[in-house]
Amino acid sequence: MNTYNLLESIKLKTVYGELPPQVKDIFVDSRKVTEGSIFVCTRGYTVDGHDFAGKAVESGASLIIAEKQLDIDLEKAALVVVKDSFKALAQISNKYYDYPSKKLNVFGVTGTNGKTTVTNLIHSILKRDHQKAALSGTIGFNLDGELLPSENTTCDNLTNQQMLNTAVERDIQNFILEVSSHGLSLGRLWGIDFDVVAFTNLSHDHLDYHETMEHYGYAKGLLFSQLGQDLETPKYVVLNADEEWFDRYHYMTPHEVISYGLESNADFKAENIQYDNDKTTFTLHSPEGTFDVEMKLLGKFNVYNILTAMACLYARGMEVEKLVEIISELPPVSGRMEKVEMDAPLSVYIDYAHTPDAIEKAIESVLPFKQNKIIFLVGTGGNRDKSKRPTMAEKASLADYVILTTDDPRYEEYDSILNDLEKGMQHDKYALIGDRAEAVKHAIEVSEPGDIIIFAGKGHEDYQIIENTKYPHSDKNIAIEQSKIKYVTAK
Ligand SMILES: CC(=O)N[C@H]1[C@@H](OP(=O)(O)OP(=O)(O)OC[C@H]2O[C@@H](n3ccc(=O)[nH]c3=O)[C@H](O)[C@@H]2O)O[C@H](CO)[C@@H](O)[C@@H]1O[C@H](C)C(=O)N[C@@H](C)C(=O)N[C@H](CCC(=O)O)C(=O)O
Ligand SMILES: Nc1ncnc2c1ncn2[C@@H]1O[C@H](COP(=O)(O)OP(=O)(O)OP(=O)(O)O)[C@@H](O)[C@H]1O
Repeated sequence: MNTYNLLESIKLKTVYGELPPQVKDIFVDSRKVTEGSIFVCTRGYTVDGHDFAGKAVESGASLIIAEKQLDIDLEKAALVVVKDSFKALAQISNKYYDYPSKKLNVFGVTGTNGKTTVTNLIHSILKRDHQKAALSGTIGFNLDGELLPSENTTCDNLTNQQMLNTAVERDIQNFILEVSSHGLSLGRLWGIDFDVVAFTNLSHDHLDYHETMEHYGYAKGLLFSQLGQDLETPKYVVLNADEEWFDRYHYMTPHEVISYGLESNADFKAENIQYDNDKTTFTLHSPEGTFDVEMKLLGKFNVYNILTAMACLYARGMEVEKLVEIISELPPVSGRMEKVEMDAPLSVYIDYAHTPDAIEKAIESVLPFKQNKIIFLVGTGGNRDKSKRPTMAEKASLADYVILTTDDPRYEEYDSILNDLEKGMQHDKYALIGDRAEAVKHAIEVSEPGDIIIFAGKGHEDYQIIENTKYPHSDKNIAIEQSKIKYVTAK
């Protein structure tokens, strides 16, 4: 691409050396740089990309974009100094790929809990409606069937543009993004032209980063305000009418709001909800009439999630009747109150709850069909938001027996994590077991026929991060093996 065109929109810049007339690619990681490309230096949390400019030039970069003058070989590469390299990156990556989001139906879903579930639901419904769709989020990328891993829920700006561009090239018309508050506040979504954005809920999480709930709520609100002022193309905002932030988000955007809820008046409202151990049914009041809905997803929180997904797809023109028909066939989302099939007289679920609110919702979702004990295992990550730990255990105390453990301990000692959790316990029927595999085995060991066990916090993940290494780990496999020892061999 022509370098002058690419840099045209960045007004305040100082050029050192001679700009190459053309550039072939853009990188933010010096280890990936190829011949004739641009390397953009960005400041990280662990290292500073500016320190790798020299390496990028050695690997063939012909243009370096940075926030300060650097000691590089100007015979080999030009240097462009800008005020803010993250903004420059957003400008050039959008332009380089010719603004791919403008050519797609782009959905964005934010909120503390439910993002993965809602985005996966939208994706699965579109697929069952024979539409091509791509998905990006905690579980990675799904480019209409091709699965690629991702480090983040919302990945960096350049990767987002590359993925959106791949969707355009492959004629995948729909792109659904899980939007994290980190992603919003770090500008990872700058330039993405969303068509439908949705909010699930807001509760305690990530306060190590946002510090207060007020800051956290406003970071989420960026998704709605960044929908823009251009009313020529219709865009829609899907909001939870039962949430405190409803009014504030409503006024952050001039675009039409479609609401959903269980308690407040809403465009999509569920009533008469019946909970079962393998299905949920309810009456749906919608802008297109009243329908009986049956779904394989469990719990009240999944009623909220399904309403969110329905409202998003209704906004893009799908008929409610069709949505209801498709929803009755959908399997649960991987690792979100996913029932584990095992040869034991237990109801076992794998869940991803790792916030106080999600823990409460996960336990509440099995109360309607509880016969015997509820055993709840939960862990939390090391070196991350510590303030939520006691409240996590407080909510877990809703269960009859609680096992407090770790999920990704990283560099933190087991005892440090467990001590923080333990402070919130409301009764004395619990165990503290730092080693997660042992904790899972213990849950099966203490179980009795008729019990419900929820393994929370790891969901779909098949690893544990200890220090900075990922080790294979599966709650599901350990539970199945242990239940064979306890129940099958004992028969
Ligand atoms: C704190 C944080 O957000 N860190 C993100 C950040 O990593 P970092 O700041 O450590 O980056 P770095 O390693 O210091 O590198 C800085 C720059 O130098 C470059 N570099 C580095 C080394 C080298 O040899 N050459 C080189 O060019 C890097 O490519 C980068 O451009 O940039 C990386 C690449 O985009 C992210 O993967 C990484 O997310 C880490 C994994 C993370 O855990 N982030 C969490 C806090 C996060 O963002 N979570 C949210 C929400 C999750 C939720 O809702 O539960 C998410 O969206 O994932
Ligand atoms: N609408 C909801 N309200 C409250 N809790 C929910 C909701 N949806 C899901 N949960 C709970 O939160 C857990 C995580 O769900 P999900 O992965 O969909 O959320 P997420 O927002 O993507 O989380 P993360 O960003 O951490 O991946 C679920 O396993 C469930 O326990």
